[in-house]
Amino acid sequence: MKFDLILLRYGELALKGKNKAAFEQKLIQNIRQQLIEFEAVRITKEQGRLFVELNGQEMEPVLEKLRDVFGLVGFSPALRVESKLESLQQAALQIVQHAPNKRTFKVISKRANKSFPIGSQELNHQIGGYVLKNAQPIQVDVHYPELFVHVEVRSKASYVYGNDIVGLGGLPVGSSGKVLLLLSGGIDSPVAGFLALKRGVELQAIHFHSFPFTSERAKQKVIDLAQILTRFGGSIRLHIVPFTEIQTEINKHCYESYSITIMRRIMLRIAEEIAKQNGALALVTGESLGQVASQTLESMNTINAVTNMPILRPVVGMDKQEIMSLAKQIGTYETSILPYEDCCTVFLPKAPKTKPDQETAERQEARLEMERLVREAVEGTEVMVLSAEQEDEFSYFE
Ligand SMILES: Nc1ncnc2c1ncn2[C@@H]1O[C@H](COP(=O)(O)OP(=O)(O)OP(=O)(O)O)[C@@H](O)[C@H]1O
Repeated sequence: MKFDLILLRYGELALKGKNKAAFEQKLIQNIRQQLIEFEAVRITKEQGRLFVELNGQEMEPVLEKLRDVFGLVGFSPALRVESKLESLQQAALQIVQHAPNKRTFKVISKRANKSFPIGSQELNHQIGGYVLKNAQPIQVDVHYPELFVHVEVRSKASYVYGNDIVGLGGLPVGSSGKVLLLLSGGIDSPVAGFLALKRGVELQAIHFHSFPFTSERAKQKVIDLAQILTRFGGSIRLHIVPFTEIQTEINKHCYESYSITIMRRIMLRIAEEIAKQNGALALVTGESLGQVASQTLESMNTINAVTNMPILRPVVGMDKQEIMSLAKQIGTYETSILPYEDCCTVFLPKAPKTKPDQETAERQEARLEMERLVREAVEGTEVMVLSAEQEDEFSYFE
């Protein structure tokens, strides 16, 4: 059996008016982008329903791509048939035969076209009866069926489909504005980026790199992580900030116990500047509460004090196990655990202050040429644009 189309389902319930139109438009645009390699495939809209028309294209690779689209709650391979009882019966039988491991089923008919002569209850019986007679041993279970056979009778044509494949949910990327993700080479920040994308933001990323204290491989690891995230986000601008001088200066002039606090404060100043230059309205980090010294509430207060920009921390409510398991699902884990050091680990103080206060941080920072250091780091930032359909060698520097 060859399916004709894939019926798409999105969380339209919470959306109204103008929002709904913009949401749909963005979703269609993102799906088109995701399916760009399949030349025959078309996306169509009919009576408020979105479909992927396969036009002869093999379905499995298309389904694989749809699994990575935010905004899709679910999708179902479907058959489009004439609105005639025999055609509906045959299509339902095909759906059942295509799901060989299912032991029970239930037909759910909907009659959007009220001029169709058979009511939905009667249609359920007639189609269910036909399937029972013609399919391999399978039974009806109206309460907990393993397979739902949906039949939608519409005026132009009817649609018959089985169980939903669960999608990523969330909002279409690009429907909620732009943010800048502070991307380290660790496990948490790529997951934070994924969760930010889930809320519909367009993602840019920034990484602080301290060559030669941190290696080129550490930088490549971050590029690879950003590249993995493009699977869900289309294209990602990655800003790589030269951070060596700043770290050296902090080491030379500031209390060792405050070095992480001050380093983070400077990262935020630079990130805010780059965010503003790029039209991003919030920063995103992989911070969570209480994991490490820099993530106590006191520490967050002292670090945050340098910016008014909202900082989103999508993994704050998750514990490490949950973050790791999501990292595995989205494919960043294996890259994150590669052993190349991050600038934070290289300069890790023996006893970082767990409750740093703002006054001390400011006094320490007064020993640095803050304005120059920030300006030069911003000016020296390297930008890469990574996109989903390109492999690494095609990404380019600006
Ligand atoms: N070199 C860096 N470049 C960009 N952002 C960074 C860098 N180092 C840390 N960050 C940001 O600061 C956050 C907290 O870093 P930290 O090392 O304390 O925590 P973490 O829980 O180990 O996070 P991760 O696993 O993402 O590294 C990171 O999640 C990331 O958002």
